[in-house]
Amino acid sequence: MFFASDNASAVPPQVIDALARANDGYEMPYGNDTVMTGVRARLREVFEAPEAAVYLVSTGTAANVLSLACLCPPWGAVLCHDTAHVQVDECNAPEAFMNGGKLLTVPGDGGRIDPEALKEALARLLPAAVHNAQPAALTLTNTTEMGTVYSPDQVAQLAGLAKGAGLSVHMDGARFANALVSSGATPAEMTWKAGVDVLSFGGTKNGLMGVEAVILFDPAKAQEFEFRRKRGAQLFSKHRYLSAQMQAYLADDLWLDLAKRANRAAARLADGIAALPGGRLMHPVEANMLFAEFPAEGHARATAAGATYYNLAELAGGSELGARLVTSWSTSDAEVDAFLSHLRG
Ligand SMILES: Cc1ncc(COP(=O)(O)O)c(C=O)c1O
Ligand SMILES: C[C@H](O)[C@H](N)C(=O)O
Repeated sequence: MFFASDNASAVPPQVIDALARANDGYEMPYGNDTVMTGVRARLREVFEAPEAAVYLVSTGTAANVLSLACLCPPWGAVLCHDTAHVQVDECNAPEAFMNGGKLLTVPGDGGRIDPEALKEALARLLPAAVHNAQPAALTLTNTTEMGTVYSPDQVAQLAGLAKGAGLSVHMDGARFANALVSSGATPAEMTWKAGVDVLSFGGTKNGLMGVEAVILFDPAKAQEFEFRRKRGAQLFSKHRYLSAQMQAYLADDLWLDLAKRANRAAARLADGIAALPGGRLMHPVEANMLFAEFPAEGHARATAAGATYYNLAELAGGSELGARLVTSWSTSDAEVDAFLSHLRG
């Protein structure tokens, strides 16, 4: 019963097998491997973006901070949600990689930026005098840190406001696959067709061993990204092992199947908690992450039985009755049902 994070899951066997197959002979280093050529072509096909620049890095934080550094100068500002990972969980790495660029938070329910709040923030910040931080980009997380999902229309509404004010748009897609299968949209509809300029395309939370892609739909910043990736110590010499994982991830839509499994497990868990006496879902469950409250006795029984998850009192100074529960591609029905049985007592 492991619900602390999808970061904790094992790697799907298809990916391990792909690594073993890639582990043969010689391949040019530093992203010049033949496998990467195929990965780039595949991601351009998946996103219907034949000109996009595509790069692999090893963490979601790296994907985010290198992307934001390309979009925001040292005198700039990036607008993000109050709970955004770049704001809360990256130890000021965004500001460091932007060489002084700052994050400005915008509120909204359920982890999603509220359009009216964004309008107010832009009206307050623009036009920026020479004395002010210069708003340069908006970053949206999809799936959000609260487990909700922006629809393409919601992305387009926020991106339209940002673009109208001259800002670029980044999407933290550490859990992009989960958002996509939840929405039923196409990858292009969820990104560049809705105004997203750069996507952190997650693989790690959805099963990979530490591989994320950065997709620059307008390749104008490609060379800058390459320099920033090298300076950020994210250009892998034995790059073929990142490429092989991403290639397997994209083959036969494995990435979508893994996300569907995680989301189905979360829905099962959510239905069970909602039916509990004293059970409450704190946000809509739209992907593979739940924030829920249930009676203290349930917490005690589940924890005693070995369940692993974040109590909100630990995570965000919230209620001890609260929990963050994250499912992954490997979460089984039996695991969910066992957890629910302990909550029921
Ligand atoms: C929404 C979101 N973005 C980015 C990250 C950063 O990923 P990493 O921990 O691989 O740096 C995480 C981590 O889980 C995340 O939840
Ligand atoms: C919170 C932690 O940083 C990680 N992003 C996770 O979602 O588990």
